[in-house]
Amino acid sequence: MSSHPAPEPAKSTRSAGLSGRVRVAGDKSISHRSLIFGLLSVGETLIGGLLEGEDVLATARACRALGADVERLGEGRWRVRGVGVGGLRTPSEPLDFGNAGTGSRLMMGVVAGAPIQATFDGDASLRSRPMRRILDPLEKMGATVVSCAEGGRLPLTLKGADRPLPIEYESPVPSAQVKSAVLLAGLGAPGVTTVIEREATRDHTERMLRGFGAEVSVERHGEHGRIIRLAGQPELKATAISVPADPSSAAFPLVAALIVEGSEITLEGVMTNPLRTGLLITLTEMGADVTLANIREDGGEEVCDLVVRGSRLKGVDVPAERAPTMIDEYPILAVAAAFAEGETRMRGLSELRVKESDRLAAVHAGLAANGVESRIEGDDLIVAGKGRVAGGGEPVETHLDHRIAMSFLIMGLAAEREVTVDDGAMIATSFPTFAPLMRGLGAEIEMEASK
Ligand SMILES: O=C(O)C1=C[C@@H](OP(=O)(O)O)[C@@H](O)[C@H](O)C1
Ligand SMILES: C=C(OP(=O)(O)O)C(=O)O
Repeated sequence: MSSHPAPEPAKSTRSAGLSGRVRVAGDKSISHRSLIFGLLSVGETLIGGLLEGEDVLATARACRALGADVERLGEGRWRVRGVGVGGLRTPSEPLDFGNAGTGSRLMMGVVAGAPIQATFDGDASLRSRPMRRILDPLEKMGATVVSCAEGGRLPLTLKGADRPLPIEYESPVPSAQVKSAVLLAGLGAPGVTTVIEREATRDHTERMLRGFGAEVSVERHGEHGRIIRLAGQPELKATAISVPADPSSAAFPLVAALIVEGSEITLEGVMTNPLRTGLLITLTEMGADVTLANIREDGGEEVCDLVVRGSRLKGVDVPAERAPTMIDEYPILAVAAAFAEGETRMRGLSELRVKESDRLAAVHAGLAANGVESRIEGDDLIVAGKGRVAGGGEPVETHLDHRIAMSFLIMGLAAEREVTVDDGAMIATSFPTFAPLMRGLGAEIEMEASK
C-alpha cells in the first residue's frame, strides 16, 4: 500500500470580502487523459497547463513504467513521447496510483487492451474503492484478473487480452471512469466497441480520442443518455494539448466568494463543458451572482471568466439527473446550502458513497460538528440552510478526501467561529495551490505545515 503524507491539520476563520483575479490549476480529468493518450500515440505530445497534483503525477509515473518517455519541461509544460497502442511494455514494479480513482481505472482499461500484465495499488482510500465496475467489462473484453483483494479491490494484478474483443457495454452505474476504461481497452480491439450510458457523463475521453485521430461517434440515447462507438485499432497521432482550468477546483473559490459578504473575484479560463456545469446551474438557481464573461475556446473546450460576487442564497431542489454533471461538487454545494435560507435537497447521490471517502456520511458529520442540520434520506442529502453557520466544532474528519478538506475550509471563511479539519494534506492530490491561491484572495486559511 502506498503511504500517505503525515496528516496536516488546517483551519480557516471568518474573512473580510475576498477580491482578486486568479486562475485555478488545470482540469484533473483532462490532465490524466493527456498523459495517457500521449502514451498511446506515436510521436511527441506537448501538454500545457497540466495539473501537477499528486493524482496526475502518479499517472505520469505509470505512463513511464509502461514505456513512454515523460518529461517535465517547465511549470505545467510536459512532453510525452508515446509508444503507440501496440508498443506498451509490462512494468517491472507495481503501479502505485496513490489516492487516484481516475488514474488507476483508466489505466486498467489501457492494460486490458494490450498483451501485458500490471499490478495496481494505491493508498488506504483507493484500496477501499470498488473496482468490479471496471473489471466486469474488461473481463468481457478478454482481460484476466490474476489476483485481487476481496471484492475485486486493490492491490490487483491484471493481465491484458492477447486479442481484445470489441463489446457493447451498458454500464450499470453512471461513470465516466467505467466508460473510459472500456473505450481505452477498445483501442486494441478489432471492430467497434460500444458504450451505452443511461445518463451522460463527462465526455473528455470521447473528445480527446477524436483529437488524437480516432473515429468516435456519439448518439443520444433516451432522455439523458448517449451511445458512444469507437472504431478499434486506430493509429493515434501525437498532438499538442492545452488543459483548461478545472471547474471542480474553481468550485471552491467560487462558493467562497458567494458566502463571504462583500466579495468580488474573477476566476479565469474555467472550462464550461456542459457535462461539468451542474454546480453553476444549481448556484444560479440559488440566487448566486455569477457572470460568464469572455466566453472563448481553449484546448477544444469552451472556457470563460467567472465573475462572482457575494450573494444571498436560497435553498433549492437539485434533481438526480443533474448528478453526473456535478458529481465532485456536492460537498462544496452542501456548504453553500448551509449558508442559504431554506432547505436544499440533493437527490440521487449513491455514487458519493464510493469516492475517496463516503462523502454523504463525511459531509453530514462535518456539517453536524459545526452546527448545521442535515439528514440523509435514501440517496438524498438534505441541508437545512439558516443563512448562518456557527462553526467552532471538533476537527472535521476528512478520511483522506481532498474535497471534504477543501469544502470545510471554505465553510470556515464565513462561519461565526473557526472551522478546523483533521488533515489538509490530501488537497495536494487535485489542487496543490489551493491554500496560497485562497490566501491571495484574502481568505484566512492556515495549514499546520506552512505556519
Ligand atoms: O473520468 C473522470 O475523470 C472522473 C470521473 C468521475 O468519477 P466516476 O466515473 O466514478 O463518476 C469523477 O468523480 C472523477 O473525479 C473524475
Ligand atoms: C472522485 C474524485 O477523483 P478520483 O475518482 O479520480 O479519485 C474527485 O476528484 O473528487
